[in-house]
Amino acid sequence: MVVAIPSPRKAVVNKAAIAIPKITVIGAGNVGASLARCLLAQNLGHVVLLDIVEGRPQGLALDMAEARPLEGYSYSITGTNDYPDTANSQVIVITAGLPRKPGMSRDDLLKVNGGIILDVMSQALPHSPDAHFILVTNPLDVMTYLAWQTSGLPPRQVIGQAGVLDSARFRTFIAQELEVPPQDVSTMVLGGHGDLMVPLISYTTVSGIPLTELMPLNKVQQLVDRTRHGGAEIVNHLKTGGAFYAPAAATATMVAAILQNQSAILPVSAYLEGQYGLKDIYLGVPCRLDHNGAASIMELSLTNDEQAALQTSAASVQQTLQKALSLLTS
Ligand SMILES: NC(=O)C1=CN([C@@H]2O[C@H](COP(=O)(O)OP(=O)(O)OC[C@H]3O[C@@H](n4cnc5c(N)ncnc54)[C@H](O)[C@@H]3O)[C@@H](O)[C@H]2O)C=CC1
Ligand SMILES: O=C([O-])CC(=O)C(=O)O
Repeated sequence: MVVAIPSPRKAVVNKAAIAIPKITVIGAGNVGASLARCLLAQNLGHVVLLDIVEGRPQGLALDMAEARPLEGYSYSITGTNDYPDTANSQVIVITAGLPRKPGMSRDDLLKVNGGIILDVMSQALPHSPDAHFILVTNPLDVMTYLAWQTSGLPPRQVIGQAGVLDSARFRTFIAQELEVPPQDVSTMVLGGHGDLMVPLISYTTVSGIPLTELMPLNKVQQLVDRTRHGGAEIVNHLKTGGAFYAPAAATATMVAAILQNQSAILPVSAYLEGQYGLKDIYLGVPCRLDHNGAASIMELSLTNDEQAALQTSAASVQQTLQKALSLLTS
C-alpha cells in the first residue's frame, strides 16, 4: 500500500506583524563600520549604513552580509547613499565626520564636523521624526548640542556617546595594573569628552572594594591622567585617525539599552537643565537609558574636588559651544 507522506507544512509568517528594529549608522568609516558589525553580532536589528562616499557603504554592507551565513546574524544590513532608505529608524547613530590626527585636539574638528552634523540632521530627521539620535562625532558634547538644537526633539531623544568609552578605558587601565578581570572593575567617567573629563574615584570599585584601598593615590592619579588622554594615545599610535573598536562597542551598549528598554545606568552626554548646577549644556552624566532614551539624569553626590572638576570641564565645553555657534552662524 502506498502511504502518502504529507509535505511538511510551511509556517505562515506574517512578516508585517514582526516588528524588526531598524538602526541607521551614518558615516561608514572606521567607527561606523565597526559599529554596524557590533549591532549585527548582537542581533539588535536591521542595520542601514549610510555614507556620502559612493560605493563604500554598499561594499561594506555586502561584505558583512556575506559573513551572515558563517556567523549566524539574525538580521540583514543595507548600504546606501540615500536618506529615504533610512526611513522609520528607531535609532540613528551619527559617526560622520573627520577624525583628528596626532597633534590635534578634538575641538580642532569643530567647524568642519559642525557643518556635517547640521547637514546630516537636516536630511535624516524628516525620514525618521521619532528616532533616538546618538552622536559619536567629535567634539562630542558640542556636536550633540548642535544636533539637538537643530532637531527640535526632546533632549532625552538626542544624546552623545563618550562616557561609556572613557569608563571602559579607565576600567581597562585599572584591571591591567591590578591584574584582575576588567569586568570586576566598576566606575564612571563624567564631564566633557576632552582632556578635562572627570573619572570619579569615589565611585570606583574592584569587586566592591574601593580603588583607593588597592593602590596608592599617586598610581590612581596616573591612571586618571592616562584615561583623560586615552583617545590621543590611540591617535598617536595610528597616526591617520582615532580609536574605533572600543568606541563602536560603547555605542552598541547604548543602542541595546534603548532598544531593549534595559533601564541601564550609563554615563552619556545629556542635556542639563539645572542638574549639577549646570544649564543649557550637553555633558557626560549618569543617565537611565530605556526605550524613552535618556529617561532620567541621576545626580550623584560628588566630593568637592570632583564637583570642581566637573564645573571646569563644563566651562570648557561651554566655551567650545559658543565658538561653534558663532562659527556656524557667521
Ligand atoms: N565620541 C567618541 O567616543 C568617539 C568619537 N569619534 C569621532 O567619530 C568620528 C568618526 O571617526 P572615524 O570613523 O574614525 O572617521 P573615518 O574618517 O574613518 O569615517 C568618517 C566617515 O564619515 C563620512 N562622512 C563625512 N561626511 C559625511 C556626511 N556629510 N554624510 C555622511 N557621511 C559622511 C566619511 O565619508 C567617512 O566614511 C570622528 O569625528 C571621530 O573623532 C571617534 C572615536 C570615539
Ligand atoms: O581621540 C579621538 O580623537 C577619538 C575619541 O574621541 C576617542 O577615542 O576617545
